[in-house]
Amino acid sequence: MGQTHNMADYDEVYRSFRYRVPEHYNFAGDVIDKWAEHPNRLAMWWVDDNGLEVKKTFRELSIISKRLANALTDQGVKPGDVVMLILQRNIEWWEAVTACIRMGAVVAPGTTQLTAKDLKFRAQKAEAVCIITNPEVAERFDSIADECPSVVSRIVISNTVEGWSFYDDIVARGSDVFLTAETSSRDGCILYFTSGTTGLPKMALHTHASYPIGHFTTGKYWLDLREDDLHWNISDTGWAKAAWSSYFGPWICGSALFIHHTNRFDPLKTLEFLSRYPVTTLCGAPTVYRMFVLQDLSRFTFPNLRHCVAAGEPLNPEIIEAWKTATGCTIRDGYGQTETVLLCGMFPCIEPRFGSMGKPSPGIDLDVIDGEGHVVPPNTEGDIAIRVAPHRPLGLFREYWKESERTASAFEGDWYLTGDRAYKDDDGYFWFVGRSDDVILTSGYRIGPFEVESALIEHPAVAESAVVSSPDETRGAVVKAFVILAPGYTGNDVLVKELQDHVKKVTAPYKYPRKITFVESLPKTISGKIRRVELRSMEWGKA
Ligand SMILES: Nc1ncnc2c1ncn2[C@@H]1O[C@H](COP(=O)(O)OP(=O)(O)OP(=O)(O)O)[C@@H](O)[C@H]1O
Repeated sequence: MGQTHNMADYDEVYRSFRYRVPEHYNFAGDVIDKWAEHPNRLAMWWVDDNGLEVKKTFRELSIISKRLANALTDQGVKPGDVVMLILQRNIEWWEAVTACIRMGAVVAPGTTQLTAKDLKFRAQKAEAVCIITNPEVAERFDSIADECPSVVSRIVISNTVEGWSFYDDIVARGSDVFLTAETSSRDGCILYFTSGTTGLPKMALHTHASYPIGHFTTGKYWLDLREDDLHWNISDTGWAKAAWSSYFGPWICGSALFIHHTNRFDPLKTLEFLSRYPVTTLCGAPTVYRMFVLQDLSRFTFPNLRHCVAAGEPLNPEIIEAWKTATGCTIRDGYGQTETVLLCGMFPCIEPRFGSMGKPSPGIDLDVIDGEGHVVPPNTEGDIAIRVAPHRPLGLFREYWKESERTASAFEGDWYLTGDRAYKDDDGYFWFVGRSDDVILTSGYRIGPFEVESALIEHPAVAESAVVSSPDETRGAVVKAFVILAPGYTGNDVLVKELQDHVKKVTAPYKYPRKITFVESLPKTISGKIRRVELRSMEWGKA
């Protein structure tokens, strides 16, 4: 109540917003070092499962990143070289990203869950020159190192490993005097592999401007951050969401990060930390909130929490409702891709509509179009696209690196195509329907899986579900739901019928799942997204 937001009037900001992009920009020099002018400004508050707590200021981060930039240079890393950064939420991750940016190397983060085969795929594809990782991944990497001759520098944190440089040693030896590279706003800065929800991961390359400046809107308007905030983003450092919400977004605004370093996500422990530490803003995947609301939330209070957001997957209205009842906070959805900054969001000043992704981000001309590139009328489903002519928006990636054909195929006429389907309502709110490939065609109808999944999860027996098409002799295809049951429920024919009736009641009856299978788990990407493609292939006998 009485909260003033960074964006007071959506229409006014959207209309007047313009980015100013300088010829040269370097986030380490232009942002981190500016905050570092204040000796005690907090950059991160880090805790681990063993009770260890570390607080780091921007000044400390600035100094260490200079030492590491010198050390990397000594190791033979040059501006433009790719540095694979495969860590958990270790403090070194933030230090290394800053060091790479400072020296003009291209940092390529990845999750520690990558297998030896994944590591080889990435090192080869990116022609990485250096890898910074932990001892477990170092061992995995050693098993394929011979096949990755481009990697000349190997650096390990936490413990020494034979044949690897030890991070602490090289940082201690590095000088803290380093001239920050004068990087062009068009140069490559950060390289992310996409989640691989639909196929093999793609390498999306961002410049020193597209993410580092483009995430201004993500941090200031959607995360609504200020200098006195303590922001917690519960996401693995290997995915673009970390750059959005654990690096550029918050640090543009001068907020401090809260970081919980842990081997596995435990909803109860996370809720306990959220209650114990003065976290003001929270960002998590919808899956995280889905797990939260299955806990007994009445056990906790969150005295400092003022703003919650989710992104990465569709956010079911049911979850927003349950979280709001428990905490008073409305989860504000945000939509975007590895390839982009926030494209649209339920910005805090907008009246929320549960189940909608909100309105386009300032600086992004986002719309819903038909197959010919024409904007479709409100309440008509189409492709979500970004207008790129006459102006290409800043927050869009430069390219799929080394894949010019693939890059070209993402653009059509004046548009960049996201590959997602949605409709806009009469007031310009976007409503997600599904990924283009996930939309189900049955008896002449088009059905988005998200709406059916959201209807299912409103039933108390359903913890999570995934909806895909399944072959049917008469109809060609029908809707099929894979359902994980909430504790205490047993799957049987009676429940199947009950769930079908429930969906018929809460959504248009033709959308109800004619087939339902109860499962213990759903196939997911390592980042936790449901891989409907796998279920669909299984159904259609292509697995
Ligand atoms: N708020 C949201 N609501 C619905 N879907 C979302 C939302 N945010 C992101 N998404 C989905 O996630 C996609 C972006 O995810 P990401 O860039 O991690 O790669 P991916 O598409 O999952 O993987 P790949 O491109 O490798 O198949 C979007 O295109 C959209 O389908």
